[in-house]
Amino acid sequence: MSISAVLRNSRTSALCVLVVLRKSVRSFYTYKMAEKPADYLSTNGFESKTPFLIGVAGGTASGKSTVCQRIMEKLGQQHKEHTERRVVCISQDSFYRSLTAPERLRAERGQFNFDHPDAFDDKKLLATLKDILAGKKVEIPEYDYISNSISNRTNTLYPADVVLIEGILVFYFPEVRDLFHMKLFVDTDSDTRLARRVPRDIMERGRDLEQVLNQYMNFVKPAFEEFCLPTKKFADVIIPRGADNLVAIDLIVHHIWDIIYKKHPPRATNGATCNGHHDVDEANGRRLSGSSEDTLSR
Ligand SMILES: Nc1ncnc2c1ncn2[C@@H]1O[C@H](COP(=O)(O)OP(=O)(O)O)[C@@H](O)[C@H]1O
Ligand SMILES: O=c1ccn([C@@H]2O[C@H](COP(=O)(O)O)[C@@H](O)[C@H]2O)c(=O)[nH]1
Repeated sequence: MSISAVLRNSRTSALCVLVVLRKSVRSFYTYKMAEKPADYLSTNGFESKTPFLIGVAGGTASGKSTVCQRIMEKLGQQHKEHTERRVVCISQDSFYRSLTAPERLRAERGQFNFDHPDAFDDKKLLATLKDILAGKKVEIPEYDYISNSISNRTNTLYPADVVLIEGILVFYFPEVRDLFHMKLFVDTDSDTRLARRVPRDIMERGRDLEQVLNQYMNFVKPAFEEFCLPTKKFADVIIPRGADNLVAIDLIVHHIWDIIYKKHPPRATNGATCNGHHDVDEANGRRLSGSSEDTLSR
């Protein structure tokens, strides 16, 4: 049975995702950390100043951004000041490369392939992710889908415990892929994705129906099959139905929260027991208010 089929059953899925999560962290200990000197490691298996980097891939309009938003909401991060956030999210779209003049003309006519790996500046993406992993503050450009180019505006990404990066091809480039401590693939069927992409591109990205359908048939669909779908095999966790899959999202949230908890162990004062989770989990209430062992060993 495929992992997707298993995930459809919510009871089994709880166990299944937990097993995969545990395996993913275990393999992270073994493969990534084996190469590093012992004093580089913290007790929980990754260097304490290094953020836990999570890649979120999937086809266009599969719900990658929505899944990331749900994770941020459940961790109570959405309304925090940017400087205060422990979990942050960026998009691979911020790393589209600048187009040449002839390419710009083709893009205006809907004849440029934004779904091909060559459309991205993978070197810049790699360098930025390395800076993030080194605990540096970085500037992330905003992408403008109307002008098909990086805008002048940037958002400052402050060092955080967990960094999510979502995009159609985040698992495509091997050097980028190898940086992720955890890889999620949002698996939503293509009819649903097209049905979501059409209104989104018309309402938010300044397109008309004909442009959206032509681009989809000429570039988006073939490139998904050739470049994005084959990267599903690299995922540690596959999330069928995207943001509708509350069980998978909850399990991922628990895992992330566990990572934060281990990086910032609770400080018990006056002999009192402290579960240490309140500041991270304003939004998720009781479910995340137990200790990490309580939530993950169940
Ligand atoms: N589970 C869902 N149910 C209904 N609409 C959704 C769902 N997930 C995403 N959408 C909508 O579909 C569109 C694409 O979702 P988004 O998360 O931006 O996808 P992606 O980041 O993969 O391109 C958005 O308009 C979003 O609001
Ligand atoms: O100028 C552009 C840049 C990108 N696109 C399309 O965007 C999607 C990727 O974004 P998702 O949020 O994952 O859908 C990709 O399929 C490109 O076709 C664009 O149309 N124009």
